[in-house]
Amino acid sequence: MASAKKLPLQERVPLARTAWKLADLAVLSLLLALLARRAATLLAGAAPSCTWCWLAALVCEAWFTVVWLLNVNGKWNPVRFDTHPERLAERIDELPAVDMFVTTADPKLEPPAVTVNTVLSLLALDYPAGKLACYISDDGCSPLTLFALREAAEFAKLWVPFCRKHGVSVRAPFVYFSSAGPERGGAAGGEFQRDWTAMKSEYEKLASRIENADEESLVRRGAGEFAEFVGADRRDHPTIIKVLRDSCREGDGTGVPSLVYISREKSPRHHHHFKAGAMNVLTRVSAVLTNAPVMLNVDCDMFANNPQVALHAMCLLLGFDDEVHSGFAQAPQKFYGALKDDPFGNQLEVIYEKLGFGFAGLQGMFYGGTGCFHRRKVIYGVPPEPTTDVQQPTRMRGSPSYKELQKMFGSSKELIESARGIISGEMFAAAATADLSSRIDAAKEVSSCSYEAGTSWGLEVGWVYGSMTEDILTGQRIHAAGWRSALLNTDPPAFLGGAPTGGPASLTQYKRWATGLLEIIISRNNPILQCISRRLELRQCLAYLVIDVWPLRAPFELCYALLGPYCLLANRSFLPKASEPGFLIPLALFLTYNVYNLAEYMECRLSARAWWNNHRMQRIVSCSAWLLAFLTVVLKTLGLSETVFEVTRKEQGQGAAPDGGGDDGADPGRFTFDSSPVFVPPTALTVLAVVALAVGAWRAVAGAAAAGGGPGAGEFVCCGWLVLCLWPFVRGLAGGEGSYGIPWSVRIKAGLLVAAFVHLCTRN
Ligand SMILES: O=c1ccn([C@@H]2O[C@H](COP(=O)(O)OP(=O)(O)O[C@H]3O[C@H](CO)[C@@H](O)[C@H](O)[C@H]3O)[C@@H](O)[C@H]2O)c(=O)[nH]1
Ligand SMILES: [Mn+2]
Repeated sequence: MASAKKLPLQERVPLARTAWKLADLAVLSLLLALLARRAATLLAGAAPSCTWCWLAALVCEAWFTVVWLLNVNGKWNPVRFDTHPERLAERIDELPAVDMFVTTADPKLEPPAVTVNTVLSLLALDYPAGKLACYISDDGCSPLTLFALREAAEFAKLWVPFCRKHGVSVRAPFVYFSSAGPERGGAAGGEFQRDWTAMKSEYEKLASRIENADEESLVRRGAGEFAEFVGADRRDHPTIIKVLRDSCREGDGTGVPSLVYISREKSPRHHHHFKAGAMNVLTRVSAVLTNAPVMLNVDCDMFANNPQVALHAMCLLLGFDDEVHSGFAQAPQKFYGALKDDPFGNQLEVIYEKLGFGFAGLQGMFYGGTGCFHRRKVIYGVPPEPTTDVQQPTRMRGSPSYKELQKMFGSSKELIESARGIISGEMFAAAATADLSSRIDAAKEVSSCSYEAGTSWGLEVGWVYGSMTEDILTGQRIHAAGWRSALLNTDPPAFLGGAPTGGPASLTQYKRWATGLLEIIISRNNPILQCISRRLELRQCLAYLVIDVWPLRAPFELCYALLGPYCLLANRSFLPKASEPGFLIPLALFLTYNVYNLAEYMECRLSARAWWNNHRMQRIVSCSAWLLAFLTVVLKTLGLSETVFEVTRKEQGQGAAPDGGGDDGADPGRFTFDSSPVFVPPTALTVLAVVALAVGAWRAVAGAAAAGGGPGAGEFVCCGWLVLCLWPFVRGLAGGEGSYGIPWSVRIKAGLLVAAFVHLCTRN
C-alpha cells in the first residue's frame, strides 16, 4: 500500500530520562540499605525493646521495595507516539469505518444532558460521516435518556454542519458555548456571528427540553416511541433498540452519522456483568448492523475534545508495517473542569504521564476503559498475524468453521457471518446497503440475556468478565494474545471527562477499582499466569502489577502506619535513634522519596499543592478504599458477599445549560464524608495518631520514656506526618457543617477501634 519514500503516519519517539533513572536507583539503594541494616540489627539480636516491631517493619519495607522496583520497571523506557493525520490522504486510499460506543447506566447519576453532549461530540468528528455510527447502551432503561437522544439526533442536523463549516474546535456544545462568545472578524465574521447566535439559542432550547422532560409523562403519552418503557423495570425488561438515525437512509445531506439506542434485556435470573456486559452487547449489536472493523468506546461523560481524534487513531492503527503494534490505541484519561490542584487525588495526571508513557514503551499502553480505539478482531480474540520471527499458537488461524464460530460467538447467523469477515482481517468491507431498521430482529437476538450462555463471550471474546475493573483485565487479555498497543497522545487532548469530587464519590471509585484489581490478581487471568502461559511479556506483566497490587498495598501500609502510634503508646521504637548513624538512612529515604515525587509533579507542570494533595490522598485511599476493597474481596472469596459496580456520579454542571452552574458558596475542594464504612479506618487512624502524639509528648516531658528503648524522633515524625496526611479527617472530626463533618456513627465505630488498639498497646 505504501511506498518506502512516503512519510510515516506515526513515529515512535523514545523519551530520554537519564536523570530520572539515576533518581530511581538512588531511592532503590536507600531502600536496600534500610532493609540490610534492619536485617543486620535483627540478626544481631540488637533490636531495641520490640523485636516484632522491627520484624513487621522489615516485612513492610521489603514490600515497599518490591513496589518501588515494579514502578521503576514500569517507568524505565517511556515512549511517545507522534501522529500525522495530514499524511493520511497520501498514504491511505480509504479510511476504515468506526463504530462508536457510549455506555450509560443511570439517568440520575449520569444526567442525559451529559450523555447527549458526548454523543454530539462524536457525531461531529472530522471523519467521513458514512463511516461512523454511534451506539448508546442504556443500562438504566430510561425513557428520559432515549428522549434526550432523540432530541439530540434532531439537533445534530444543525450542529454537525455548523461544526464542519466553521471548524469548531470543541464539539460538545456545552463546552463550546460556555467559553467566550463568537470571536471572528473578516468576511466570514458576520455570517459566523449569525450562525453562532442561532446555534446557541437552538442548543439552549435543546438543553431546556431535556432538563424539563419528565419521565412519567413521556411514558404515559407513550403510545409509539415510549410504549416499550411502560412497565419496564431497569432490572427486568426485554431489549429495546431504536434506530434514531440511519445515515444510509436519510439523504438530508447533513452528514450526520447513524445513531442507535440500545437498552439490553435484563432479568433477575441472569448476571449482567455491568459495563463489560454492556460493551459486549454493543459489540454484537453493531456487528449485525454496521460491523465496522474499528470500535471506539467512551464513557457517557467523556466527550471528544479533539475533532481529529479518529484520524489520529487511524495513524496508529494503519501506520505500522505490522498490525501487531497497534491492537488498540488508547488516549490518556484527562478531565474537564477539574478542580484546582487535584484535591481528591483522582485526576491521575502523573500516573498517566509517567506510567502511561512507560507502558507505551513496553508491550503497550494499558486499556483504560474509555477513549480507546480497538480493532474489532482484537476484541474477537483473534491473535495478531504472525511476524516472521515469532512462533505462535494456532488458535483461530486460517478460517474457522461455522461450528467453531458458533461455539465462540453464539448462534446468531448474522453475527457469525459478520464475524467471518472481521476474523479474516477485512478492514474495508463494503458498507451494508440495507437499512438498519430491517435488522432490528437480529440485533435483538444478540442482546438477549441468554445469548452468551455456552459461548466465549466474556472469556476469550469481548470484554472479559469477573472484575469490576474490566478495562485493565480486558487490555491484559489482549496483550496476552500477543498484541501490542499504542498511546494516543494528541494535542489538544483527545477526550475529556469528569472526575468525581467529594470524599464519598472519590473513595467509592477507588474502592471499585481496587476491588476489581484484586479480583484480577486472584483469578486465572492474573498477569503472572498470563506471562507464564501466554504471550504477556515479562516487563509488561511487571508493569501491570504496579496497578494490580493497589489493594494488596493496603495491609502493608496500614501496618506501617500503625507502627508509629504503637511505639509512642507502648513506649517502644521501630526506627534507629536520631543519635545513631543508622538514622540517616530512613531520613535520607524520606527526603529523597518525597523530593522525587514532588519533582515528578513539577515536571508534569503541576503545583506543589497538587503533589501534596495526591500524596495525602494516596495515604487516605490506602487505609480506606483499598483496605475495604481488600476486605470485600476476602468476603467474596469466602462466599459471604458479592461485588457490585457502583456508578460514579457525574457532575451536574457539566451538562447544564451553558450559563447555568450556580455556586452556593460551598468549597468543592474540601473533603466531605458520609456514614459509609470506608471512612471508619482513616477516622480511627487519625484519632489514634493524635492520641499517640499526645501520650508520647507527655511521656517525653515527664521524662518517663523508657531509657534507650522508647520512641525517638523517628516515631514522632512518622506519627506527625500521618496526622498531616490525614488532615482532612482532623478537620472532619473537629466539626464542620453537614457533609463536611464526620458522622457520629463513623466516629463511634472508629472510637471503639481506637479504644481496642490502645488497650492492646498498653496492656503490659
Ligand atoms: O452496569 C453498568 C455500570 C456502569 N456502566 C458504565 O460504565 C462507565 C464507567 O462507569 P463510571 O461510574 O463512570 O466509572 P469510572 O470509575 O469513572 O470509570 C473508570 O473505571 C471503570 C472500571 O471500573 C471503567 O470501566 C471506565 O471506563 C473508567 O473510566 C459509565 O459510562 C457507565 O455508564 C454501564 O454501562 N453499566
Ligand atoms: Mn467516569
